[in-house]
Amino acid sequence: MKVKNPWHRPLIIFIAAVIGAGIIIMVVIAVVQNKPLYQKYKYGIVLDAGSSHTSVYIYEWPAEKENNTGMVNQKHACNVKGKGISSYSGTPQKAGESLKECMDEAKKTIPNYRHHETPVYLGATAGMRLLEMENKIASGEVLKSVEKSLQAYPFSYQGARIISGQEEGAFGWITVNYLSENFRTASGTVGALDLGGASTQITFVSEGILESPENSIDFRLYGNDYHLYTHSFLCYGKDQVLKLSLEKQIQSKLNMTDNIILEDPCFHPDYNVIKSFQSVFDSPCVKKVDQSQKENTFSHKGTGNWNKCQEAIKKVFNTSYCRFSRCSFNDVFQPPVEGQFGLKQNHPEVKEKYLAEYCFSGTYIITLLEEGYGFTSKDWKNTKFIKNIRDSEAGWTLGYMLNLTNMIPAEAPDTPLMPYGGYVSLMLVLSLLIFVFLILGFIFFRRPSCPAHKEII
Ligand SMILES: Nc1ccn([C@@H]2O[C@H](COP(=O)(O)OP(=O)(O)OP(=O)(O)O)[C@@H](O)[C@H]2O)c(=O)n1
Ligand SMILES: [Ca+2]
Repeated sequence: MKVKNPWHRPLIIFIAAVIGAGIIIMVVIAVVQNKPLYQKYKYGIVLDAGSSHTSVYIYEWPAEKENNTGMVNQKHACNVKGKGISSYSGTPQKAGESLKECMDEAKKTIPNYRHHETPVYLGATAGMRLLEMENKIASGEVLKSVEKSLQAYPFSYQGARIISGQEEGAFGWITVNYLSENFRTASGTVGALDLGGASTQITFVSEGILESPENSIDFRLYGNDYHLYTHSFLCYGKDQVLKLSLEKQIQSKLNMTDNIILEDPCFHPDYNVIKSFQSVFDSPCVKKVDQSQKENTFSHKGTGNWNKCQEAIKKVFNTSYCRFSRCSFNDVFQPPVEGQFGLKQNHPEVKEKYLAEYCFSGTYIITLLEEGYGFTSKDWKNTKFIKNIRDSEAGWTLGYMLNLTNMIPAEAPDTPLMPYGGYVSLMLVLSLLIFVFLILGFIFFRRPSCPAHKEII
């Protein structure tokens, strides 16, 4: 006779109910956990007041992940119309006014409720360094003017200052390596090269002994120590080197009585422009010309000859003297270049002025790398010309902000074994399994003897 086990039905229903409830709970948790969250962002603004122009960068990062590497992105960039702020030395109030359009754009781009907590920094580079050398009062006036303009906005103003060449190099290096997420991985770092209008920077990790303390900078980032070599060559940006090179050519022709005609191999053969002496001699980078010559002009004619152009450009690097065991040029210590490099380069829409100077720029870049910094054909393979990394510009501004907001901790934060969602799901599955096994065990060991058995006894 077949006897039904009274335990079976309700128990099976109970176990099925528990498993069913478990599955439902898991699905609900998974859905809630993975629902797209309304991400809250924080913002920061950095103005790069370069020698040739000013750019306003807006950065954003998830509010709750401030100290995670690679979290800050460039949200928006605005190029200020006109020249760099140092060009307003004669009319300083215009320096502040020039920022208005881009700062109004920043106000629109950043949500209102974040305005008051959004820091704004302005860092001025080589153009202002040169103006400060030439006329400290004028550079002070220009800085006051941009300060006044920035303070009129609802953001949290954090200062406008001239940053040092060492800072410019180091923060450029931090930007490139932060965006490439090199600080937390074992992949190593890349060196950073930046060619501006008035200065150029080279920065890389060096294993060797750095013979000049002013070129050495140490960082501890995410638990790793970095020993950097950095140098910024004031006057070796593209615009100033062009002045240097023209000055050298003009000086050799100054004793001529006729109009000076400069035949320049670095410009294309159709190029023929009358230029003022003032446009060349208006900079502390070039030797002063006699006051009586200031009003003079010269014809700048292109002849387009790469070899001759390189010969002329080589003359701006002084390699005849070195106090150290080795130098790049102009008596500046530099260890041999090491590792991979990223060179920040502009390549947006081309203005006519830029186009005319491209032969010169291209030849200068190659000559600077090979003759100046000592790159060889082997190093070329390891050099990339970059403008953006993951939609963020590879300049010094991001590194500057990360440093001032303490967003790169010295020590790597301890990370949990697995993400929170994974941990909760795993615990749930394991709890369910234990529960089911407990029930099964209970059934197995506490099973009452079956009634059919009793009858036989
Ligand atoms: N499309 C472009 C944009 C810029 N330039 C030139 O490239 C040089 C460097 O520009 P940039 O990096 O913007 O220089 P700044 O930041 O203004 O100068 P610095 O960093 O020295 O202060 C300048 O001579 C500029 O005239 C160019 O040839 N083509
Ligand atoms: Ca620059």
